Parts: sequence; C-alpha cells; structure tokens
Amino acid sequence: MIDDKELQTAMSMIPALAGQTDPAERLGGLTNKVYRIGRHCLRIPGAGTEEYIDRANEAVAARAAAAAGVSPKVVHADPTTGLMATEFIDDTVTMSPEAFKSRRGAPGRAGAAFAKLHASGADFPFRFELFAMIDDYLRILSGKDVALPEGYHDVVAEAGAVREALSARALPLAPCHCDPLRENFLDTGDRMWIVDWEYSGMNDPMWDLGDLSVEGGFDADQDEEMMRAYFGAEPNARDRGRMVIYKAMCDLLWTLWGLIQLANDNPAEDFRAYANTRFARCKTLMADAEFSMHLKAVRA
Ligand SMILES: Nc1ncnc2c1ncn2[C@@H]1O[C@H](COP(=O)(O)OP(=O)(O)O)[C@@H](O)[C@H]1O
Ligand SMILES: N[C@@H](CCOP(=O)(O)O)C(=O)O
Repeated sequence: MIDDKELQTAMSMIPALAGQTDPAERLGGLTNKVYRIGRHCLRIPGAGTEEYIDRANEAVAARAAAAAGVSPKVVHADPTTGLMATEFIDDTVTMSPEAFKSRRGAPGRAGAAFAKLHASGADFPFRFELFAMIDDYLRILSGKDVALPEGYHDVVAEAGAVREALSARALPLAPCHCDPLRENFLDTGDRMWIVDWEYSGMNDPMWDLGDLSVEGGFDADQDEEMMRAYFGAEPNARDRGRMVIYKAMCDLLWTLWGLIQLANDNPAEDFRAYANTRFARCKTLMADAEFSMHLKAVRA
C-alpha cells in the first residue's frame, strides 16, 4: 500500500497504474517527482514548472521521440496537468560525466541517438529559439525577487554577434531534445535512450550536441567521438564551430533557468551557485581565443 496521498492520486488518474500494488521507488529528478512503479515510470510535474513548460508540446514530442525509437513508449501523458507515465527501461545506467568517460563508446551512442531523432522527420509543436527563450525567462524573472548575475545583460548584448553568425548560415531546423542533461541519457551498452522532453522543440540540431558536451563534461576526444557518430564522418569546421558556440550559449540560457528555480524555492540544489557557475563558464568560453575561431568558421 503506497502511503503518499499525492502519489496515490496521480496513480488513480492513470489507467495503467490505478490499483497497482508494486512498491514505488523514487528516482532522481531536479524539478519533478519521478518514480518507478513496476514496469512503469511515473512523472509528477514539479511546482512552478507550469510557468515555463508547455505540457501539450511535451506530450507530442515524447510520443514522436518514442516513435523515432530513441525514447521509451508513452503510456499516459496529460497535456494539461503534465502527469506522465512511460514504460520503464530496465538494465540501463543513468549517465554522469564519469559514466560518459568509463563506458566505452557512450559519447558515440549519444551522437547516434541524436542523429536518429534529428532525422526522424518529427514535427515538434514548439520552436526552441535561444534568444526568444532568454527573453521569455527574463520576463518570468522580472516578476520575481531575484537579482541577475552582474553583467548578464552585457553578455547577452555581446552574444548578438553569435546570433548574427548563427543565422547567417542557419541549418534546417530539426526536432531536438534541447535539454540534454546527462541524467536524461540511459545507456544499455548497445544503445542510448533519451528521456524527458519538457524543453524539446524545433531547433538548430547542433544545440543538442553542444549542450550534451557541456552537461557530460566532454573533452575534445569525446566531442569528436559524438560528432563522428552523429555525422557518420569527420565533422566539417562549420558544424564543429556551431557545436562549440552552443556550449557557451546553453550556459547563458540555463543561468536564467537556475534563477527561476531559486525564485521558486526549488530545494534540489543551491541554484544561486548553479547560476553563478554557469554564467562564469559562459564568459570563460566566450573569451577563449578558439571561440572567435569557431565563430569565423560558422560565418565562412
Ligand atoms: N522510462 C524510464 N525508464 C527508466 N528510467 C527512467 C525513465 N524515465 C526517467 N527515468 C529516470 O528518472 C530520472 C529522472 O527523470 P526525468 O524525467 O529526467 O526527471 P526531471 O525532469 O525532474 O529531471 C532520469 O534521470 C532517469 O534516471
Ligand atoms: N534545463 C536545465 C535543467 C532542467 O532539469 P530538469 O531535470 O527539470 O529537466 C539545465 O540544463 O540546467
């Protein structure tokens, strides 16, 4: 008997879970409550996520990603409340920077999973556009009592050159995950599953690769392995450049996401430190001599 009112209510709303007697095991999760219950994974949306997550978009994307063969089958997805259940994928390792290093071929398997997703032909309802997302998060934050890191607006202004370079030679939009945290990658050793479609949308496909590189703490060899598996060949300077530029840009965006968590009193971690660390890394990456070289390659 599950002794948790919220969990019981959630289960009662999902036909596949109603009346289940298997014990519920709480899994990791930064903003939501995620449980394993028998053959299923149940996700109860976290407080405040309705401000910035479109659950109808997520439901479409999660189903399309499952159809593309990169994500577990969706058993239930309520486009209004965001209550979701998927098939639980057994015998996987939830990825971490250490696991991406120690599990041979893991960056390549992640690259191959992205290639499958991006080439799937899926049409996600949301358009994930970095600078529109920054504006949106700034608007949400303007109604909250949280200070931006000093110099944030200056760096956004500086990123104007990045925006111009990226749009000068824009790649066709692809259905992207857009939030490839390492914990969203589940490795069987033969293939990489991807979960959690909350932020997904049509996007520049190189965003997914750059973001995973940062989240997975990849070194240059791991970047190359991921890109070679993705392209099925050595990447050209322009694609490599886009990937590297997005490493800094995802830090610029997720800094604001961290501040929203801080304002919403999310207890999962110290989100002031999280935002400061991401913003500092963004500035370091943008100041690197290689960054200008990659910008040049993107424009060429
Ligand atoms: N279908 C699934 N099968 C196995 N494990 C899963 C599944 N879905 C999620 N998980 C595990 O639960 C964790 C948290 O899920 P996630 O949806 O990413 O929550 P959050 O968005 O709050 O981080 C994942 O890191 C993964 O380990
Ligand atoms: N987009 C954020 C993390 C979102 O985490 P989730 O666990 O709520 O999906 C980031 O990249 O930091």
